[in-house]
Amino acid sequence: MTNASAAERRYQSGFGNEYATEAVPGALPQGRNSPQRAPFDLYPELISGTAFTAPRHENRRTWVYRRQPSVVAGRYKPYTQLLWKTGADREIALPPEPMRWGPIPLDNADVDVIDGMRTLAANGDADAQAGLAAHVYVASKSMNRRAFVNADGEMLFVPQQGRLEITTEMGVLDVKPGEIALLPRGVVFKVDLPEGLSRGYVCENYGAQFRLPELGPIGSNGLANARDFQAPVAAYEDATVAYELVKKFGGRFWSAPTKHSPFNVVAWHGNLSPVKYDTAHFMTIGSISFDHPDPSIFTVLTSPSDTPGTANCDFVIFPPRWLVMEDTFRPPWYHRNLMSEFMGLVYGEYDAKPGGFKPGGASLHNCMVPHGPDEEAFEKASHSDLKPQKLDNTLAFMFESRLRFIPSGYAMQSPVLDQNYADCWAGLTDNFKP
Ligand SMILES: O=C(O)Cc1cc(O)ccc1O
Ligand SMILES: [Fe+2]
Repeated sequence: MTNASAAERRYQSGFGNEYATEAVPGALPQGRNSPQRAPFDLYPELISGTAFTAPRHENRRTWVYRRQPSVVAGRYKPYTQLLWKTGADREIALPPEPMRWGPIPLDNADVDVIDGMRTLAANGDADAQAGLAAHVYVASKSMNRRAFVNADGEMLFVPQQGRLEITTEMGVLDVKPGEIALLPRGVVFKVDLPEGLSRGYVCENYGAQFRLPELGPIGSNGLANARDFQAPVAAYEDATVAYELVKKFGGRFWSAPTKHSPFNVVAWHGNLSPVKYDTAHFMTIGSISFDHPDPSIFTVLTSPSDTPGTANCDFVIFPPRWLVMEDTFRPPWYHRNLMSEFMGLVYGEYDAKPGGFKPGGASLHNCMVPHGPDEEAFEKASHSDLKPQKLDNTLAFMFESRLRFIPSGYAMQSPVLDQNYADCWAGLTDNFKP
């Protein structure tokens, strides 16, 4: 049931709606969630992504109707994944400086996405349900008969190279670079790689679930529109296929054998679902007069903290767009912020660092660490003719957090850590001419 090609794949439209889907007509109970005997003798199972008593507008749960309940599995044994870290590592002495990494090398990729995940930076604490980790995966193998479930957070995939075929309990998502996929905490999935060697970024969010940002004076349309998110339709496999189920739970990894496929959901309804989104559908807003606006106008999804307006994580993109501002230094200004910024580049060039920031690389500008355009960007933007200019063929993004990101040991020791990053600003001389 899951072997449709990417072009044939069907989806349901919307973000956080009450989706309803059945792979076999009549499999969804009507008028109640848990009848004495469900249609076709399926097992009803509830997956709640928020506390039962979360406010209605935040409450997320889904009913799945499956061939066997999830509790039917083998015993878990410890599993080794040494490069996937959880929460802030207090042992790392983090210099209060800008940091940058070249493209994460595509070697040691003879693994699947789970074994190929490596943490670049993390903050907060999964048990405190606060913070996030920024990972990069480098992999060339499909997971095939391995499935994964993360109890520590939801996972936002930002593929940079190679398509992903993500099979989940709720159905299948095909995701290509330029698109993103958001997989809820606790929902079982596997990632197959139809194009082989692949690389991408992942935000593992331990905090409140990502949602669409408020639009304020922008109004009722714009930025990421809810209808452009796509949830899967129900799809189930042959029940007799054995799987290895790998689980991340409190920062540790575990593995259990299962005699049946975890992808055995014949029908489901509810508002907790994996979704994908094509960033080409982002309705980008910018200044049509003067000045460089705050990048919050590029927020696709936000995970709020308990301080209003001060996110646990904002997922922000820098998509292709027009620059038309008059008498304005058009790239980002020089700045230092309360919020900490982890950036990645899916393709093209980023206007503040035209040569220096490479697709598949990363940068980190933590709380109150000064940064801004490099010398090349400053020179160009200070002297260029300010005709309307299209920034095309570019997609950078930012995981922005109220909590400081601590790079992992892997990232601190990586040969692609740029030891000379600060040199890109060294030529910004004193030009004061009173
Ligand atoms: O530092 C960066 O490149 C990200 C960023 C972009 C922008 O347009 C304004 C502020 C900001 O932090
Ligand atoms: Fe910044």
